[in-house]
Amino acid sequence: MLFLDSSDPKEIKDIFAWGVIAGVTTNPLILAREAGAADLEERIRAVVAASKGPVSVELVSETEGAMLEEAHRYHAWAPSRIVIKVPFGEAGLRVTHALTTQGIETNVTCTMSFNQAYLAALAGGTYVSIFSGRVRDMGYDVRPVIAETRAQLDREKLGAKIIVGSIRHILDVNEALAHGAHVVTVPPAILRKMLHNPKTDETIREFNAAWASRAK
Ligand SMILES: O=C[C@H](O)COP(=O)(O)O
Repeated sequence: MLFLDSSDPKEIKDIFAWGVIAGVTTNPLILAREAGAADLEERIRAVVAASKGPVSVELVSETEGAMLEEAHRYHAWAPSRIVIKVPFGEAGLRVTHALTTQGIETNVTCTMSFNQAYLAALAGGTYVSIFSGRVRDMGYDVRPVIAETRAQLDREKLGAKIIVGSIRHILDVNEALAHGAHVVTVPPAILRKMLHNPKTDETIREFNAAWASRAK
């Protein structure tokens, strides 16, 4: 399954019309780049209106109380759609556990290892985000991280779904899915690259040219 890693309502609306995307993920870096000084609530409401399915909005507070207050504020903007993206850590696990008990969906984010992803799933995370590109930036292979996490979720029948993010190349998508990701969240530019294959373009041109020049 694919989500779109974007906070650009126009891009989101355009790509959702392809019928291939099941949700949206944002993070503070994406929002700072794409929305800048725009009002966060207005922007997230526009993202919700432009899409279908879960929309992840990430917490920027760093203490448990402030994180919970921030989470409730975001959740109220669209209770049936907004998933609270919780940065991994001790406070993050407490917040995830508390929100889960309150029936609020979470996406525990910034996990780079099996151990972290497993703890996030045990805490009750609805989703656990593993960062493909950033794990590779450290010189590690992300494929066993995804595969071992998926195997453990299945063995213990934990409800968490793995989202693989930090996608930098088309091949990251193939590998994440092949190693057990439930969802890959793809930036619009990479998704557009997935459309193209020169042999496809050549074949369509050949077919259309044959049809146009057929004997009449
Ligand atoms: O929030 C999740 C993003 O997919 C992270 O992507 P990035 O490593 O390219 O910033």
